Amino acid sequence: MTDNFHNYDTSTASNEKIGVVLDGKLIANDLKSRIAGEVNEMKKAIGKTPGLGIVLVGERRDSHTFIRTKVKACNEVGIVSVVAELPNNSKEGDICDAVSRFNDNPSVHGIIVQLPLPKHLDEEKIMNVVSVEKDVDGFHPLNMGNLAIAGREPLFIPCAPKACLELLLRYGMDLRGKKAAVVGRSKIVGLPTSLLLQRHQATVSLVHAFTGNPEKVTCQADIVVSDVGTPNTIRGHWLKPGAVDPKRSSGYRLVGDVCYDEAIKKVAAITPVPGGVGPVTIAMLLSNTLDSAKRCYDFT
Ligand SMILES: Nc1nc(=O)c2c([nH]1)NC[C@@H]1CN(c3ccc(C(=O)N[C@@H](CCC(=O)O)C(=O)O)cc3)C=[N+]21
Repeated sequence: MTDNFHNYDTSTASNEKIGVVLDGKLIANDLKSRIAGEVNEMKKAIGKTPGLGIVLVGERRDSHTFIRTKVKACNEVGIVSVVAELPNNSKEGDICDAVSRFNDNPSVHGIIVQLPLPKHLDEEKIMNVVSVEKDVDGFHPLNMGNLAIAGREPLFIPCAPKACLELLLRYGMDLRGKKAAVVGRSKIVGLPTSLLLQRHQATVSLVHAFTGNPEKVTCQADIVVSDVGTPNTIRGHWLKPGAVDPKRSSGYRLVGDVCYDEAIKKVAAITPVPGGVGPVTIAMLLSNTLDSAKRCYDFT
């Protein structure tokens, strides 16, 4: 594989360097047109349409916005989406019942439970109810466990980590032996990203709230993935000159974790917020849903 970053010239004065901006929007559009084509072929060949079931609990504005974006993306590629909306004060049993109905519904091939859930609910218990075969978020402990273990294949890999990997690979990054620092260990991004990168032969450090001097780890890394959720945490001096930084948004604000203005002068490549990892993450959800439907009907 070619490595576009090899041409990066570290001899120039650091404040004159401008990194490549990894265009997530472009890659997402490319993925979506491929998915739309495959969805169409499936319809023509076997008369089946991939379906996504979404469980949305409560009134959080950000969750409602994300779900609207996901539903819209489904429509764009011809995937059917069904949203089960439950009130904030729902009992654990109510959520589990909604998930079970999707489990039992043969026209639903993928299920996501939008996170975070209201505090009184046990997230892990609910994740456990999602059928492993329909777990397009990849958060089920079996899928997560298989991601961690070499030689095992998870049925689904979480969407944001897949998006980070896709961005790195599309831009010609060879991960073998590269040093990667993942900042944050959430179930949605940090933890599975660290697992996925080590599967691709990177040397991974997982930095978190109890890590002393995290910048000492990140400034040695060739790749930094940030999942901290606090804007501008990753400052310029946290980064090694010429590193790649597929950072992701804070999730709830449209501001990157990485201090963009400082970082772009230093890194070989960076993802913007918005328009970086976010749109590719959504495309990966569609891709996982299509894969699930293909597996369900043994359609290749
Ligand atoms: N079960 C579950 N699965 C998730 O995948 C999940 C979740 N819960 N809870 C919340 C986080 C957050 N997340 C994002 C996905 C896309 C963008 C995204 O596309 N952002 C756009 C901007 C969006 C806008 O303009 O509103 C961008 O970065 O360009 C952001 C955030 C998925 N999450």
